[in-house]
Parts: sequence; structure tokens; C-alpha cells
Amino acid sequence: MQGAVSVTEQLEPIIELKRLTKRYDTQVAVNGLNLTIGRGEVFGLLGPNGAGKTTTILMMLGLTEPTSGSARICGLDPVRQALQIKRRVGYMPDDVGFYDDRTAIDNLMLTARLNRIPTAESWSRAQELLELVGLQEVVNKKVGTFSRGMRQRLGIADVLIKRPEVVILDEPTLGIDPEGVRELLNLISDLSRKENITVLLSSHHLHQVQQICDRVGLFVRGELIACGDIESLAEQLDDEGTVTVELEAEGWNEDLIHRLTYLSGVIAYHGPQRNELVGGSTSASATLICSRDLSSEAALEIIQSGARLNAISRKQYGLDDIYHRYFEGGDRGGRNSSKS
Ligand SMILES: Nc1ncnc2c1ncn2[C@@H]1O[C@H](COP(=O)(O)OP(=O)(O)OP(=O)(O)O)[C@@H](O)[C@H]1O
Repeated sequence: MQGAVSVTEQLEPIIELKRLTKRYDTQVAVNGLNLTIGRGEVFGLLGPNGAGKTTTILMMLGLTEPTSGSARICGLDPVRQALQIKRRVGYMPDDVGFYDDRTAIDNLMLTARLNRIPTAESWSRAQELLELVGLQEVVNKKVGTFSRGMRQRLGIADVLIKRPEVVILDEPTLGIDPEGVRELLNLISDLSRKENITVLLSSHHLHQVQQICDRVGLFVRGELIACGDIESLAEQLDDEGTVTVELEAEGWNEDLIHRLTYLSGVIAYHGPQRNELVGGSTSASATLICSRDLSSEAALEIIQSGARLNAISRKQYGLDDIYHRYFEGGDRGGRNSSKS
């Protein structure tokens, strides 16, 4: 869905990628990426390994040059203004490097010095940040003794010391236990809200992205194949012309199977087959892939066939379905559309 990605219109654009492309020899890592992210947004770049997430981030930071296309971060061009971008954008790679034999506060002070922040200012900022990320008890402990989760939290403090406008986090929750993940995600989302920081979060954990992101971009094989909030991603699935109706009934009979299979607008019927009918009042479920919402028509057919309707609803897509559809199905055409 290249070219169809638009940011919430009220927000000032802070990241703008236009037809951004990166080729390595014959391999296209990022292919014509169009994406705009607004100030204060928490955006999730969701994709499997090798999708091109890290390459995109590196191009945004000016750490690798695009083959074609352009990027603007805080109005700056990463190819020519990488240093200015570095001052305004905080980047936390998936494996944050610290001096293990130094304390948490020493590490932060070192980053502050590298960013030319006056010591008096950075000292109080470092204390404040360590408290913010919940490391106030271990300010003077050597980082070598820290768990993965503690290192990631220190990584966030480290990124924030220069008061960035944009924070880019590459797989921030990698290797952290579920409780730590929850805390880290809450922290990221609080920060964005309180300080109006734009967050770009790369991940292949759909549930985590769903928890805190305003919008999600699905990145597969170098292309952004869908983008939006969860609701609009679900609509994009429906837009492809099909609606899934799920139902449960008792007293299945041949007539009912025939009625549902040949109901006008039903593209595919997945449910009990004629040779499986055992009679009696056994309850069984079925799924109808329809060209429009046929819930009420299907309900009527069930009742007219003499069966008993227990439940019927139009399936609401969640991020799980979207993920399976796009990532595990591999492409958008994976849905079975034949009557069976
Ligand atoms: N320096 C490089 N030289 C050649 N190919 C590369 C290079 N860097 C990345 N690639 C290829 O580009 C594609 C995208 O890689 P990238 O690391 O951007 O994906 P990713 O979505 O970040 O994956 P992961 O989650 O595994 O880090 C991959 O096929 C990768 O092998």
C-alpha cells in the first residue's frame, strides 16, 4: 500500500519518508517507503526478521545512505545533516552498549559530556531520569551487574538525557521478562505523553506494539503493506471485499448446509459437511466468507431450516488476525475463496 500512508492530519509531521529505498547489491532491503509520523505520536514499525526495519532506522539517522528517495527528520536531511539529527533524535539500538565497569550515573554523565551538555545541568537531569526509569536504587551500581531489563531502562534514560524530540527504539523489549516488558512499555508511553516526544518503536512483537502505539505500520520484505491504527487496519482487511460471519447452531441438516453454501453473497462456507451429520442436537460452528455482512440473512436461513441458532456475529479483526494474514500468510491473497 505504498503511497497511501497518511498521518493524523492535525499533527505536525516530524518524520517524513518519501519513496525511501535501500538496495544492497541485488537485495532490496527497503522498497519505496512512504511514511509520515506526527509530533508526539507513538508509532510501531512491526515486521518479521529481515523486513527492513533496522535499515529504515539507519537511513533516518544518516548512518547509511538511501539508494533513492528521501527522508526528513525534524525538517533535517539525514544525508547532509546527520550531526544535527543526532542532537535532536535519541536512538536506542537493540543491544545498548554501556561501560560495564562504571556506574549507571557515570554512564549517563559520559553520554551528556559527549553531547556537550554542561555538567551542572546533566547531573540533575541524570538523577531525575534514573528515577523516572525506576533505577534510583542502583544509581551508583556498576552497569555490569544489571539485568537485561535494567540495561534497557538505563538505555531509555541515556537516550533522553539530551532532551530529544524523537526517540527511536529498535526492539526495546528483546530479552526482557513479561513483567519488565510491561513496565518498559508503560514508561515509553508515559514519556511520550508527558514530554510530547515522538516515539518510533521497531518490534516483531505484535501484542507489545498494540499496547502502546497510536499507529502501526506493517513492514514485510522491505515494503509497508498496511498502516494505521488497529481499527483502520481491520477496515483495510474488510476493504478487500470480504466479511467473515461466524455462527453456531444446533440440529445441523443437509438443507441448512445447502442454504448457507448457496446463500447469495457467500464466497466460502467452512462448517459441518453432509457426510459428517450425526443428527440430534449437537452444536457445531461454521464460518462464512461473504461479499457483505450476511449475518441477518444467515440467521434467517438457520431458523427456516429448522435448526437452532445459538450465536452469530460478524468477525471483528484484531491485530492477531492482521498479523497472521500479512506475516504468516505471506501476502494479501492467502484467503481461501472457494466454496467447499
Ligand atoms: N549491510 C548489509 N549488507 C547486505 N544486506 C543487508 C545489510 N543490512 C541488511 N541487509 C539485508 O537487508 C534486509 C533487511 O534487513 P534489516 O536488518 O533492515 O531487517 P529488520 O527488519 O531490521 O530485521 P531484524 O528484526 O532481524 O533486525 C535483510 O534481508 C538483510 O539481510
